[in-house]
Amino acid sequence: MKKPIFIGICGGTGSGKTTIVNKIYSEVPEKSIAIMEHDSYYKDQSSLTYEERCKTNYDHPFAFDTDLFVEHIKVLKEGKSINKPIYDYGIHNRKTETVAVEPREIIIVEGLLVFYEERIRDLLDIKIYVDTDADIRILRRIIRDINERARSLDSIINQYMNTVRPAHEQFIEPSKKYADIIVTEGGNNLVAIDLMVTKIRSLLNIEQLKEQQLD
Ligand SMILES: Nc1ncnc2c1ncn2[C@@H]1O[C@H](COP(=O)(O)OP(=O)(O)O)[C@@H](O)[C@H]1O
Ligand SMILES: O=c1ccn([C@@H]2O[C@H](COP(=O)(O)O)[C@@H](O)[C@H]2O)c(=O)[nH]1
Repeated sequence: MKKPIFIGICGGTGSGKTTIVNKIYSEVPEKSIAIMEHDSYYKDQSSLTYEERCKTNYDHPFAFDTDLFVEHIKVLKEGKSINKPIYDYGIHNRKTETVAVEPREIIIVEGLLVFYEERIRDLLDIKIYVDTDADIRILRRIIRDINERARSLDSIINQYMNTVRPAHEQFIEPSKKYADIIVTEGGNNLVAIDLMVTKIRSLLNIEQLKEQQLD
């Protein structure tokens, strides 16, 4: 297999990154694509109590084990598998289990800080920033975090004002300048998703043609 093509998808919380990645994933052959979420690499916090873990700033670069994330991306680039951690937002901690990720022709690298972190950014071939207004993002986050991440409205508002919003302004928004493409609105931007899927399919065909020529 040729070296994979790495596509970075970055954007603020609630911008629609995960939704876009899921839609792309459902439109291309399963065996051609792997997903690497930076969120899966939040640091292991097993030494802290739940109350202590609630106080962590999850929007700061320090919260992530970026060394391991970069190491795993490089392993995939070399055509080998990795064991990706599984993160549980409900308990603010990694699970003990991991999930095997096989090397694929296309690897999507998704997260809040994947353009801010130079070490990650430098590994990306295509960089897409999902740009959604802050009012829309917080509304989406409220609904999602109450329904899917076991949060109360009070905790979402406190976290947003204390850490999420400042980190967005300090780290995420300025990293937009590194994007090759800016996609508005997130998961319902069907034109943008279609363009991304078309590009990925064309990259896959090109890779297959190259391999056939080598055979
Ligand atoms: N364009 C959209 N319109 C309405 N809701 C959306 C849209 N894109 C995403 N969502 C919803 O907003 C929430 C946050 O989206 P998600 O993809 O998890 O964002 P992110 O991964 O960037 O935090 C999810 O519940 C998702 O279903
Ligand atoms: O234990 C955790 C880990 C993360 N968060 C919050 O999640 C978002 C990142 O996820 P998105 O899907 O990009 O929204 C980040 O803003 C953290 O604040 C958390 O609350 N608890």
